[in-house]
Amino acid sequence: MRCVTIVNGEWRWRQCGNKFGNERDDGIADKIFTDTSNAAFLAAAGRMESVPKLHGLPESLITGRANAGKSTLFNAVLGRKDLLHTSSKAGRTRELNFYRVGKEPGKLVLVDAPGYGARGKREWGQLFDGYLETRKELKRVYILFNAKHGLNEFDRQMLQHLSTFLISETGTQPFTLQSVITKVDLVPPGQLAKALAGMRKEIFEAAPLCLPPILTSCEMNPHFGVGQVRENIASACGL
Ligand SMILES: Nc1nc2c(ncn2[C@@H]2O[C@H](COP(=O)(O)OP(=O)(O)OP(=O)(O)O)[C@@H](O)[C@H]2O)c(=O)[nH]1
Ligand SMILES: [Mg+2]
Repeated sequence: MRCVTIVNGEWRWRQCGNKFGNERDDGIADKIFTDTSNAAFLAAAGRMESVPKLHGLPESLITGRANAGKSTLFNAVLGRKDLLHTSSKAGRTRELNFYRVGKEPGKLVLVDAPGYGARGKREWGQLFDGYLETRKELKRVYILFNAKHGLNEFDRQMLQHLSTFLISETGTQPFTLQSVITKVDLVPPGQLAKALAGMRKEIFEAAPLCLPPILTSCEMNPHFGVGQVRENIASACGL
C-alpha cells in the first residue's frame, strides 16, 4: 500500500502496510474485510419502522455528497466490485442500505446513506436524523469529500448538522465523526498539499469534533488508503 508522507514540506508517496493494504498488521481487519464471501446485503429501510433489528452488531454509516465516491470506496473496503448499489440503480436513493461484514452472524454492519447535495437540508430527511438520534449500535459516521471538488455549502451544512449529534445532553459521545477525502488521484501532485490543507481547515471550521481526513483513491493501483479505512472501521467498532 502507498501512504502519504511529508518530506521537506512536500507530499511524497511511500510504501507501507501489509499485502492487503492495511496499516496495522495484526490481521484483524484482513480477517473481517478481505474474504469477499464475508459481506452481504441485509436490508433497505425507507422509514424508521423498517430499520432492521440486527442483534446489537456495531454499525458505521457512510454519507457524502452525491458522486463523492461512497459506493466505490466501500466496495473496495469489502474487496467487492458492486455489492453497494450505485446511484444509477433507481429506487434505492432515499433508503438506508444495511450490509453485514464478517462471517455470519457478522462482526459489524455498514450502512450506506443516500448522497446529498441537490435540495439542501430537507432531503436528509426524518429517516437520516431518526437513525442518528436513536440507533444505539451506531459507532461512527464516515463523511466523504471529493478531493477534486473540495467542500461546498451542502457539505458544510451537513458537517454542522452532524456536529449537533456528537455530544449528548449528558456529555457523552453517542458516535464519532470521521472525514474521508476521496479521489486524491484527480488532484495533480503539485497541488495536493494546498488542496488538502484547505479541505482539512474547512472540515475543522465546520465540525471541530470531526476526526481529520483519511486520504483515499480507488483509481490508483493498488488502491490508496483503503486499508486505513478498514482499520479505522474495525477500531471504531471495537474489534
Ligand atoms: N478518479 C477516481 N474516480 C472515482 C474514485 N472513486 C469513485 N470514482 C468515480 O466516481 C463516480 C461516482 O462514484 P460512486 O461510488 O458511485 O459515488 P457515490 O458517492 O456512491 O454516488 P451516489 O450514490 O450517487 O451518492 C464513479 O464514476 C466512480 O468510478 C476514485 O478514487 N478516483
Ligand atoms: Mg452510491
